[in-house]
Amino acid sequence: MLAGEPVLRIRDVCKSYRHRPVLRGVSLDLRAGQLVGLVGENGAGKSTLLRILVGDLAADSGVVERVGVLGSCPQDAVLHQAFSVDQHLRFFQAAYGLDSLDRAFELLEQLHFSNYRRVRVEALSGGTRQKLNLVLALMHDPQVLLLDEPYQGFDWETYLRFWDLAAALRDRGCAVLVVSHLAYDASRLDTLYRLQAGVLQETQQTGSEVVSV
Ligand SMILES: Nc1ncnc2c1ncn2[C@@H]1O[C@H](COP(=O)(O)OP(=O)(O)OP(=O)(O)O)[C@@H](O)[C@H]1O
Repeated sequence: MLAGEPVLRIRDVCKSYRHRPVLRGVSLDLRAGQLVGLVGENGAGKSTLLRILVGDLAADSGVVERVGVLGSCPQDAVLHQAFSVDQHLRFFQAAYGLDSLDRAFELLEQLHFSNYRRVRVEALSGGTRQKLNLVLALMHDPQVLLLDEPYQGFDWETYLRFWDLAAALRDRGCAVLVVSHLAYDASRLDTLYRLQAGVLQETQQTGSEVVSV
């Protein structure tokens, strides 16, 4: 995938729940090698938009075009309590059809939780579960990555490692969309959008500000 090539194109996406409009014409281009943030208040429609982008929910109207392999990290971890970290990796290896788990192990190292490989999910802390959730979304080297509140539960060091990882993914040519209702360290992003009243607006960035919603 060439840097700058559009990998996700969203045009005029609308969605209502029981006649109550949540998305009123959302348009966005996401390009290879771009790290984009999307903020919005609780209930603004961020998860609704992500579910439409992943293909989990149908839009009422509009167009979503995607090129390349998708990776998605949903807000609620899709983990089984009784399975260990290693068992999750092997399950997803089979689901993704991967020859090896080399990339997954590299990601475990980057997020500093290789020593939890044999631990069952039920014994992991919330932040460590979120790390596993993230590795499962990344281990097949997606070209488009959609992350819903990816750093919830992370301590400060892990939060910083997350952004290092996001920057490294961008440098590999991945298009990364990070969605949150929390403040962003906007200077880490190429572009920051705000979802408000059902439409996306680009937020002006001024250096290293932290943007809150
Ligand atoms: N299945 C559903 N049926 C009816 N209303 C829904 C449904 N799912 C979401 N909503 C409503 O749509 C609006 C947008 O919800 P959504 O979860 O997309 O917001 P969000 O921006 O992700 O919020 P949060 O930051 O709290 O996660 C909310 O008012 C929510 O109550």
